[in-house]
Amino acid sequence: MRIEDYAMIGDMQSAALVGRDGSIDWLCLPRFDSPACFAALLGDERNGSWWIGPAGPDRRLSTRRRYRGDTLILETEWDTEDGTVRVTDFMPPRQANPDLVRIVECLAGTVEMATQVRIRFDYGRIVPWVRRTDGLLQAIGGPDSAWLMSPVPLRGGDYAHRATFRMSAGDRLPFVFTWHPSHSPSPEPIQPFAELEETEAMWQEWVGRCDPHTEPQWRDAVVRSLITLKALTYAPTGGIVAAPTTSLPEDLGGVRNWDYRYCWLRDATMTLDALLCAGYVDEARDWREWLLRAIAGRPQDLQIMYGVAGERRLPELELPWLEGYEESRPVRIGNAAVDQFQLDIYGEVTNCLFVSRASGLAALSRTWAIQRSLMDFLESHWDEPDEGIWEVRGPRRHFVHSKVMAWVAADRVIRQVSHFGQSGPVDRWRALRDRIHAEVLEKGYDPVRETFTQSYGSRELDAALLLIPQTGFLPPRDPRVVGTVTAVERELMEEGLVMRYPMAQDNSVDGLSGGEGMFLACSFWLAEAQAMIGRRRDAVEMFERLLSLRNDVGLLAEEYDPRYGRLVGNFPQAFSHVPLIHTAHTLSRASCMPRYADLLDQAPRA
Ligand SMILES: OC[C@H]1O[C@H](O[C@H]2O[C@H](CO)[C@@H](O)[C@H](O)[C@H]2O)[C@H](O)[C@@H](O)[C@@H]1O
Repeated sequence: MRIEDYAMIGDMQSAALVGRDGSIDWLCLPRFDSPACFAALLGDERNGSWWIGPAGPDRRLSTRRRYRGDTLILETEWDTEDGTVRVTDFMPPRQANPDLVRIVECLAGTVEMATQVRIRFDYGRIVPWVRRTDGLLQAIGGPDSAWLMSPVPLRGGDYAHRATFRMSAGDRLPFVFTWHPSHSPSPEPIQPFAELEETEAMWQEWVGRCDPHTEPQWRDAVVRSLITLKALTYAPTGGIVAAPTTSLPEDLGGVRNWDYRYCWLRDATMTLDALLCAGYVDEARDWREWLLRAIAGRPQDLQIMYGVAGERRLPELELPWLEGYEESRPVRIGNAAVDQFQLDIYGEVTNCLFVSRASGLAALSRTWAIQRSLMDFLESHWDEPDEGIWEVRGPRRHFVHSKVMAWVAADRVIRQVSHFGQSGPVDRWRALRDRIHAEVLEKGYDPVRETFTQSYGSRELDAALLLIPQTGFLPPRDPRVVGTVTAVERELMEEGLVMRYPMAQDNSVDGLSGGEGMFLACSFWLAEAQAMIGRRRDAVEMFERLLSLRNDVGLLAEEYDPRYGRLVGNFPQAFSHVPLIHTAHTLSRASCMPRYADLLDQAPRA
């Protein structure tokens, strides 16, 4: 199944991927980063999956699916020669245990339906002990237990459980899958139909609070992206994961397979910025609390990513029993980038805290204390090479984007002083800000080619440079910004999309073998930069092209590979949906100024 053939359902603690064929091929419980109990996505059905659909594939005529209105409730419908059926999939907001509900409904005619379930704990490795009683399947394996309440009798055989059942128009049958720790008492049964109503009401209420600030033709794309970002937040802590999957390949059949079920400071701050644009301040408050807990301690111990509850150790391991999505090996869990030095996060965190404050979030003395200690650290480390926004696994470099973001860190704490009356060594910070600015212009800009470069002294370009006009480092229409946009268009575009950086033959920059698709955020950044430099028509064209790459339910993966015409990389990916929201927002404003320019003007003064 192609990546775009999946849709996501979730309960803001974990998420499942449901295939267009009615098969749930990915589900980690109880958290986003827990071992999967359905892992067919990265292997085959023997690694765990749960399928429901019309029996007899030869009798199926067509399939369609959609989210029910502005919710995360998925409806898949099949027309068959005998009638029409619908499966409604959702995960109710978490109560005592995680539940996944599938309601099968016959809309017309009489249809023979079938289901097959294989529960495999520990990422598809453990075949559990299974007990069957009336209407109930109980699976146990190590720490995990799962219950499947089935309205039809399931038969066991060949390490799977199956049923076929006939439904007539008007029939509705609910299946409920519930996970719980194997040592704890049996879960209380839930009321699936009541849960459906409550889940729908919850999403409608959440979306009802949003102000998408966008032109009507982009409203649905923006709202779907906002729902997707909300689904990637881990409700108990306020942490935000980059994606609910691991190891969906950036290069089909290749080695660029990473685990994204963690909270990157970069991805999360960008996500919050997008949520704040739509008026969601509560999420920013929760994330700020998460941040304060996660990074508590010495500034030199700051990490670029954490677990959803702020865990620090995320060791990268390979799972050799999984053959990988379309044989893209290795399948990895954990992420070795956790130990990298990435300078840009200092700018992203201080910017996010500034924007949150400017959006009405109350001041907290602890937040300011943390920013001051981050600045103390930055003052003596900003001039060191780092791994940069792309988390390269090659040698550290003086990445220009990283230095610009160090400038952002200094700029935003200075603004916290001037706008909100915070106190700090502002003269020292001003001197630092000026020094970084001068150094970037001297060492990171190529006056002959009229472009900023990937790193000091390099001839390469980097799509992250397209973020410069959003930061305020230079005005959007400065010739050096305009020249960079033109150079990126000239050197980093292929098939109408932007690549992150050129793939060197020797992989000297990222240190990895193989190529990759087009990292979608980069093309959104180009559209936004084009808008800001006054090329609205080009920006709209690029934006519309990107919207056309979403799958049928409005979701984007990390990348798109024009060689195959397919989405690639982890899915759905916050880093792609965030700039979709930002670009729609920028294009919908009368004047395409950087977001922060508006915010600064509107910010309440101390
Ligand atoms: O390119 C190698 C790196 O790829 C991953 O990083 C990418 O995803 C992150 C999460 O969305 C994002 O913050 C980063 O900018 C991207 O480059 C992977 O997580 C890294 O381990 C890997 O080194």
